Amino acid sequence: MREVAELVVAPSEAGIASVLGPRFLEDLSRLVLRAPAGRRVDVGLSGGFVTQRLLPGLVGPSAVDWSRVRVWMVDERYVAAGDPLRNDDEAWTGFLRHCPGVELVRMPSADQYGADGLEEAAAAFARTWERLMGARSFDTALIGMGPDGHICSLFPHHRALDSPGPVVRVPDSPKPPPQRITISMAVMRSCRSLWLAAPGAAKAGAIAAALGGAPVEDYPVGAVLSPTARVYLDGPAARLVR
Ligand SMILES: O=C(O)[C@H](O)[C@@H](O)[C@H](O)[C@H](O)COP(=O)(O)O
Repeated sequence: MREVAELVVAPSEAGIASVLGPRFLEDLSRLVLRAPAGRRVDVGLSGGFVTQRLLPGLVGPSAVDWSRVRVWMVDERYVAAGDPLRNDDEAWTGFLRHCPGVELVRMPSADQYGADGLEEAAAAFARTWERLMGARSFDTALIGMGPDGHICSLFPHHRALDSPGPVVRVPDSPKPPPQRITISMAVMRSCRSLWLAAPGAAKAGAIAAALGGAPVEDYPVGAVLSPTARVYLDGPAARLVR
């Protein structure tokens, strides 16, 4: 078994959002209060359920001083800026634009480096990461998980899983679109705290296997299931967890 800080089974997908959402914001406001003066708190966000259905429900007043928060996407689809497939636009439009003073660090886009420019784009983003983060990881991350157990764009049995650097290019993602840039597992393993939201029956097998200790190569999410992780499932997703 992998030990996590918290395993919550909400009655429904909406229940995950309404329980996890306020707890995440409360924790974030505490992190901001404790952060050294002059430093923003670094938050990693994924696409999918988190940006599409969880964050939009949190729009409104909160205790978080967003002017002291810097947000990164943990992975990005390598398409043009403004393409409806971009994770960053979804996060911005659905939530972040309502957070006064927040900073969003966007990953490069295909209109900047060209459709064949993924390698160069990832290298440029690695320099941005080096400048702003150095050897640090996220203070906190709020991410989803795919039905195959992938997190970020770190897919089962993909060579990107073992990348030692903080930023990895993925030219052949099994989930479309194929070209992506992702934060590495090395960084995700060292997040100071991590919130995982995984609703739906399609995720039951992967989360049960990963919690049960299955190899990270088979279910990448297992790499972040540690005592710093909080896991939120709904009934269908939790049905195989023992
Ligand atoms: O760019 C992406 O495709 C997403 O960032 C991806 O990594 C997502 O977070 C997971 O696939 C979970 O997605 P769901 O929460 O929608 O299942």
